Order: sequence, then structure tokens, then C-alpha cells
Amino acid sequence: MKINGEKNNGNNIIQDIKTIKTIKTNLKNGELIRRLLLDYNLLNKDYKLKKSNNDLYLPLNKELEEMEDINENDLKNVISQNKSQNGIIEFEIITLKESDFEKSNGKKNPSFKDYLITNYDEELKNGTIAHAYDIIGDIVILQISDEISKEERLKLGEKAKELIPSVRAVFRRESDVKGEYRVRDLEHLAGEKDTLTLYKENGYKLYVDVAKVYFSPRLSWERNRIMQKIEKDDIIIDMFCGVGPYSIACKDAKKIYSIDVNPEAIKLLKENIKLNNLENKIIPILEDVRKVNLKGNRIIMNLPKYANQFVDKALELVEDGGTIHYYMVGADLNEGIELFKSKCDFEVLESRVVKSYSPREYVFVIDFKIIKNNKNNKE
Ligand SMILES: C[S@@+](CC[C@H](N)C(=O)[O-])C[C@H]1O[C@@H](n2cnc3c(N)ncnc32)[C@H](O)[C@@H]1O
Repeated sequence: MKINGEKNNGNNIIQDIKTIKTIKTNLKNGELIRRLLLDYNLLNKDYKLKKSNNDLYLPLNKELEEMEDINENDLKNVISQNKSQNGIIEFEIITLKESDFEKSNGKKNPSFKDYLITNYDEELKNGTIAHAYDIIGDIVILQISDEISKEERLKLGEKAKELIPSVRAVFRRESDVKGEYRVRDLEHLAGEKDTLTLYKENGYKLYVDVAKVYFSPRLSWERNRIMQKIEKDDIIIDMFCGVGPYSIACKDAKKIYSIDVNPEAIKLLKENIKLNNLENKIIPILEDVRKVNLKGNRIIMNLPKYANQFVDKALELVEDGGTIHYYMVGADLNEGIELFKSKCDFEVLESRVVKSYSPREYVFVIDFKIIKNNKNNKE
């Protein structure tokens, strides 16, 4: 990152000072924050941590600025919510000069992103190759357009395998998520062809088969937000559970009903329930949610593209006074609010952009507290 291009007192020398976003905390909380940053792949391993008196400085990845789904506030929330044994974690996010840090290893390999920037500048600019990629367990999924030749795609796959740490297999997105199961086609580029992996986030683990089920690591921040809202008496209905990331994030609730129509997702959900010792809490249901008859006080509707078709069903499932976490795709979240206005009385507890979806559309989440469910009262 280059900022501060300054003219030097008439000498006309342009000075580029490389800076690094950094977390400053005390030594006592340093280890906890270091582990959190590693979990989210946000610790910049090119530099050594810096100690000064009682303070520790942890350099952040430049990804923090590049990724549209993580912002500084999200990071602050996640850290604040992980209370240390002694209570509140004190920290601040500051900007330091690169020269304030010692390089961790002078002979270090370039990162995959550095490799892309050096060799594919044009493609990054015209969007045929993206900076961003997903890491799910030990599988990497790149975003490379069909316009890039197969030979070049395979070469990029091999480079990603070489330069991204702990990678077993590299694929590329061959289509958008599609169909009822919301699964995308993948092209294998390098490493093993096995698509099953073990993924960790927010203190739980998940088996994910990237070729058979929907899964997005970019929602881990959002799941953390939901996790913090769970009360011990909550009855959760996860209407579109997939392999269960939201259901498992709700593990402090009393009971969680997890529904999906994809048999592969429910098969993995059952494994994930065992993996996280939640057999007595989560009830997996392989079914079209339209056919399910249940009641809960917290409903999770993570099917953003078609959420508007399932609002009546969600209102049938929710108790009066309960909450619906409504994920939707659109240009403006008022589209969702207007839809609910025609069906029930509610209060909006919280709303936010979760991630961008297309050049003009976003995935939003709106937390609706359902005060009076007019539709059910009429029936
Ligand atoms: C966007 S994915 C979300 C999965 C999961 N919540 C997650 O975050 O990984 C939506 C899920 O809804 C499921 N689905 C689609 N239509 C459904 C229906 N009518 N009833 C139940 N599940 C459905 C799909 O199979 C898919 O797994």
C-alpha cells in the first residue's frame, strides 16, 4: 500500500511511505489476539511482532483493505467479543510505517497476491483474474475467467499451490452458485482432486465438500455476529442450513432445528454435529422447509437469492416476539422492509451489508423482531 506521496519542500522528491494497519494491545492479551488473527488469516507473517514496554504490535494483512466482506468494525467486534479471562480486551487499530517492523525472513517467497500483481497486472485491472480467493480448509478456490486460457489457468493453479501455505488442492469457480442446492461448478487446477475438507471458524469445525454443498467462508464474520446474540432458551430454526455453519454457531441455544433439501448437506451436517459434540442440541431435517411444521423464536433465513419466496413460511415458523434473520439480495434493503410491512408488524433490530453480490447489488441482513404476525392471526 502506498500512501502519503508528498512533495518534499520544493525539492520535488516524491516520497512513498509504506504503512501497515496494526493492532496495538498489551502483552497480556497479545496471544489471544494473535490466535484470532491467525484463525481469520489476517496476521501479516512477513513481519515480526513488535514489543515495546508493555505493548505488543501485531501487523495486519493488506487483505483487510482489499476484502469487501471484512472491515475494521467487524474486526473490532470480533476481538471485543472474545473476552479474556480478565474481562475486557483493550486494543486499538493504528497505522505504523513498514520500517517500524522487522521483516520475519529476508528470503521469504512472494505471496500469491504479490505474484499476481507482478505477472498479471492487466488481467487484474480488466477483471479476468481476481485478487480475492477463498480458502476453505486446505482447499483454495480462485476466481479466473474462462477468457484466460486453460494452460494459463493450470499454471496459476500450480503457483497458488506453491505460494499459499498448507494447500492440498486448487480449484477455480467455473460458474456462479446455482440451482436449488446453491452449488457452483468447479474446475480442478492443481493438487488433489478430493473436494472434502475440514474448515475452522469461530471456535468450531466443519466438514465441507466444496463440490456438493454451498459454503462461504466469507460469512464467518456474520455468523460470529449471530453467535453473540444467542440466548440459552432460544429455539432456533435454521431454514436453509447447508452443512450447518449457522446452526453450529448457535450452539448456546436450547434447541436447533436444521433443515435442508440437499441430502449431501444433511449428511455432512450429521458429521458436523458429532464433530462438535452437539448431538443433544441440533436436529437435522432433510426436507423442503415448506413442508416443515415447527415453532421457534429465532429463525435464520440464509437463502438470499430467493428469500422473498419464503417470508410467509418464516412467519408461520416464528413465535410472536421472535426474531427473523433475513438475508436478501438487492440494491436497497428497503425492498426487504417493504415486503415485511405487507405481512406483519415488526421492529428492525439491526441491518447491515454482508457482502457485495454483483456490481450494483449486495447481500443484506435485516434482523426483524416480529411483534404481531398478522398473517397467522387471520388464519
Ligand atoms: C445459500 S445456502 C446456505 C447454506 C448455509 N446456511 C450456509 O451458510 O452455508 C442455501 C441452502 O438452502 C437449501 N435449500 C434451498 N431450497 C430449500 C428448501 N426449499 N428447503 C430447504 N432447504 C433449501 C440449499 O440446498 C442450500 O444448502
